[in-house]
Amino acid sequence: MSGSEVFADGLLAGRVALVTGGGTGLGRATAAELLRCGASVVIAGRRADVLEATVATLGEGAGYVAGDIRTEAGAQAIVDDAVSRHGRLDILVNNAGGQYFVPAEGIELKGWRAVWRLNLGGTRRMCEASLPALRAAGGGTIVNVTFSPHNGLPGMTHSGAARAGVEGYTRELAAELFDDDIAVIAAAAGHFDTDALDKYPPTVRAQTAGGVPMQRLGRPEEHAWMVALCASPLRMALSGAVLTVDGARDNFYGGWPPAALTVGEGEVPTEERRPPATR
Ligand SMILES: CCCCCCCCC/C=C/C(=O)SCCNC(=O)CCNC(=O)[C@H](O)C(C)(C)COP(=O)(O)OP(=O)(O)OC[C@H]1O[C@@H](n2cnc3c(N)ncnc32)[C@H](O)[C@@H]1OP(=O)(O)O
Ligand SMILES: NC(=O)C1=CN([C@@H]2O[C@H](COP(=O)(O)OP(=O)(O)OC[C@H]3O[C@@H](n4cnc5c(N)ncnc54)[C@H](OP(=O)(O)O)[C@@H]3O)[C@@H](O)[C@H]2O)C=CC1
Repeated sequence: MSGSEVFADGLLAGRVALVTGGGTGLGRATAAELLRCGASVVIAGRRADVLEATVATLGEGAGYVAGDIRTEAGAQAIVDDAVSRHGRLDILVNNAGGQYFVPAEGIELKGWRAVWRLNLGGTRRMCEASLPALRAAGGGTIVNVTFSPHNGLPGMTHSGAARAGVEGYTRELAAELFDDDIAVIAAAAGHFDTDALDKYPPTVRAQTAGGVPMQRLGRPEEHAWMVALCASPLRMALSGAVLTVDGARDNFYGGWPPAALTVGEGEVPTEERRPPATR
């Protein structure tokens, strides 16, 4: 595998990373970037065939373990596999997650719980299962992937609430782990171009790029660079932070100029200056 476009060769040499949901989309891109930075990487997910196919494309240094992060035993088995394979664990990327699209009042209690169990519960279980190994390695990094719920995501109330929970969990855990030299950072993704978006209703999918001020979807490698940065020597200074990579989506909803602010042929008016005497 060739080197990183962003980071120095060998940035993560000798480190071992575990990426949940590493068989697809953002997790796959993250695994590839961590490998480029010199780490050994174990990817995890429920479908062995998907993981196996991804490992074949990732090449040397990559391995997989099939398992389910929603149970304590599942999370523990995933961590144990990574540690027994490489003898240590330095980086945990809690990337597995997701939800389904339905307006708030249509969310059944069972579905609400399923989304929480995966996103907040799975993240917590993986953190708890990994902490002994991270401590044994003398410190490390946990990156909790969320989506940015700061301005709400229509149709995803269950997940917005669960991801806000992940942010709170991240901040508190970070404070408790400073003395162990373990950084805990939330990576809040905006809208990224992965196959997972295909499952959303076509009308929802069609406007996702238009809802980003940057006016395009994020590229998986852009997200992966942020995760690699979180594992870099900057990690402790970032611990407890929520890093948002979203093409400015958190700032307002739409491209420039905002349609409601334009006059004439699309110009954005400017405010009258005060007369010099009152300035
Ligand atoms: C601005 C906007 C731009 C939006 C467009 C841009 C979005 C970008 C932001 C975010 C993007 C991403 O996260 S993309 C990543 C997406 N990836 C994923 O979602 C993959 C992981 N997701 C999942 O595994 C599932 O969605 C999830 C429900 C969370 C977990 O599955 P489980 O197997 O635990 O649960 P299931 O058994 O399937 O379902 C449990 C219950 O959940 C409910 N349920 C499940 N699917 C349902 C559905 N489609 N419709 C209704 N209800 C459903 C039912 O009550 C189910 O019970 P029964 O009725 O008894 O069956
Ligand atoms: N794409 C986007 O725009 C955004 C994505 N995100 C988040 O980023 C992460 C990756 O998203 P993306 O790559 O797009 O989507 P994917 O649906 O491709 O990724 C989800 C991954 O999680 C794995 N997974 C799901 N449930 C479990 C489980 N119970 N145990 C173990 N693994 C599981 C899936 O594999 P398997 O089914 O085999 O278990 C899959 O590889 C998710 O948390 C997503 O919500 C956040 C913001 C935006």
